[in-house]
Amino acid sequence: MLLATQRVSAKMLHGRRTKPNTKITVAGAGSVGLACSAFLIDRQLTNHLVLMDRRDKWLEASAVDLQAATKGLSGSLKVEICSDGAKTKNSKYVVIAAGERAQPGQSRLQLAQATANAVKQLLPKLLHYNPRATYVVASSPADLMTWLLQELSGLPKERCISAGCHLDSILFRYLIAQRMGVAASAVNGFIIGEHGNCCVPVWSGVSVGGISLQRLMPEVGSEHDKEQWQTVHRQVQRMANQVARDETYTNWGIGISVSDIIGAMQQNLGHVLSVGGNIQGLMGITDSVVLSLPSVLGANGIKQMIELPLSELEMSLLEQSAESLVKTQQQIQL
Ligand SMILES: NC(=O)c1ccc[n+]([C@@H]2O[C@H](COP(=O)([O-])OP(=O)(O)OC[C@H]3O[C@@H](n4cnc5c(N)ncnc54)[C@H](O)[C@@H]3O)[C@@H](O)[C@H]2O)c1
Repeated sequence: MLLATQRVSAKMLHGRRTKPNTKITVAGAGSVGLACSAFLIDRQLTNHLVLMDRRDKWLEASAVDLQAATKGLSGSLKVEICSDGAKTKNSKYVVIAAGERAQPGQSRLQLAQATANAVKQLLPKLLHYNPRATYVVASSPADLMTWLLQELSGLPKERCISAGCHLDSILFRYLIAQRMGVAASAVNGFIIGEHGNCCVPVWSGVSVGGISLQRLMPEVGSEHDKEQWQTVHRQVQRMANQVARDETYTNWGIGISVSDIIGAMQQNLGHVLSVGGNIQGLMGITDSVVLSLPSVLGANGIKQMIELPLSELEMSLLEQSAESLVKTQQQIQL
């Protein structure tokens, strides 16, 4: 009897009934790659994790550390490492987290080019061993890197996913909830567009406890808004920009975000998250560009990106998001 109770408790603790038989590769085992790995393991989303990086000694130590940290979890976990991609073969999901940290005085474009070079080096090996995987990109700028992945690989767009604005949307809902004095779960709403400066808060779609915020406060988020709700948007932008600041880094938020996305795909229940996919042909955008929209996630990636009925201002901000990304795409050397 006691044993049965213990088993139930263990299942409840980890929020799952069965252990997935899912091989996941994390390419780029720096602070972001390891944070993603830690959450994937802790949430029991994988039983076979492969870390891929160019730093051999670092990889070995990280794998030993992760394996040791999981000894208390039920079930078995296999952690492997490689630099040539061979051990990644037939992964269900591949997380791309390789990149360069911002150097003092480096422009956003220079940083984007440095990350693009890292992604370009990794891709042939990853694609050779994982042509059927679904790729989730964390490397910054994630939307641009996802576009690059799709351009260079020819993979179907539904299997090239940017971590995009999921984390921004979580923070958006949390900040609104704080101001309203309710739980974050009572708030529905999304940040869309580019993860970064050009992210777009969809005030017209925010609801709290089922009531449209704009119905309660018609000027919410606009420049005439006396309550200054735009500060919520600025706080979300500031968080996204932490990544690019000299000599600092963030990793836990993106780690949670990537594991949410993979967890949603694995559950295959139709979860809707604001992730980035190629939105050419949607929302009146004609360019090939990766931006976030609320998206229905299935086991193999994005099943549908939801076209939102935006206000005029929100639509023009989304167009600015697309223009800014297309401009950077044209400057990146493929
Ligand atoms: N999307 C987000 O919200 C978000 C948040 C934080 C960081 N990031 C981005 O994630 C990326 C990683 O950041 P980090 O803090 O983990 O950096 P880091 O320097 O700690 O780790 C980067 C890792 O990538 C590896 N790498 C680089 N080029 C490689 C190559 N060609 N082949 C194999 N491995 C290679 C490095 O060896 C290193 O281990 C950066 O682009 C960063 O800007 C994104």
